[in-house]
Amino acid sequence: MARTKLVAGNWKMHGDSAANQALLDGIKAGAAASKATLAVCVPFPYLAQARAALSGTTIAWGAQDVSRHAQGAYTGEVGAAMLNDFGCRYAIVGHSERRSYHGETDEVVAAKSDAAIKAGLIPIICVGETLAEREGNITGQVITRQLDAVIACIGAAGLAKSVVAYEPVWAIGTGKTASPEQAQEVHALIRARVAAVDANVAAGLQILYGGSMKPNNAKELMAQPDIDGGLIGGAALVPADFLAIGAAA
Ligand SMILES: O=C[C@H](O)COP(=O)(O)O
Repeated sequence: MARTKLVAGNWKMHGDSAANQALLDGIKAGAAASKATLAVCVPFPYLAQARAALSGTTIAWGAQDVSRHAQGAYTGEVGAAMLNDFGCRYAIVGHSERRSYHGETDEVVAAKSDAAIKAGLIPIICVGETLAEREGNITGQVITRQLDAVIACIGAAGLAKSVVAYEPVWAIGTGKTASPEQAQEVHALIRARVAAVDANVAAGLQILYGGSMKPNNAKELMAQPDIDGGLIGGAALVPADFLAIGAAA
């Protein structure tokens, strides 16, 4: 099954109204040259700004997190239906910064994925190992554990409506990128694990790489057979860099 490429920017906790507008305008101006679908995942307060800027374009927008709860007395949480209300197509779930700074377990990540799908959003489900885990030769075990929790919750039917992102924690914001071979090895493992549940879903699943993807390494990474795009942090804040990654897909 032919898979299309997706290049999604994760702005993390950066920006303000003026800077965002310049960024959105810059991305819009060059989006036609992108070979990948482009998306930006912005901080919650700027979803309306993203919607206003990107409606009617080919660029999608989304959030960086979502509550596992549908609605109710959950102060500070933002529900999937609310994201839908703002036109989001995507919600990142289980980013390693959420897992490590906010104690999100594999089960919470799975429940958030489920909540997103139930509201019609596409979760970008992040998995990845720490440096200690890689050096301890348990990368495969960690990725499998993270993925299996999601599979147990949403099943193949849910994965058919999801995107997975492999983000080695040691490569995030460090300038150290997984080599194309290292990344491909884990992407192939993810696809094989999903294939054990449903081969068709696995064949169609978009698996993004994230972790210091930049214009100078994007092409080689995305040329790997199981790498279907990127989840971009730092380079997503510079229109020329983000667009160059989209053009390299
Ligand atoms: O979600 C994006 C990743 O954490 C990658 O961030 P980075 O490109 O700054 O390394």
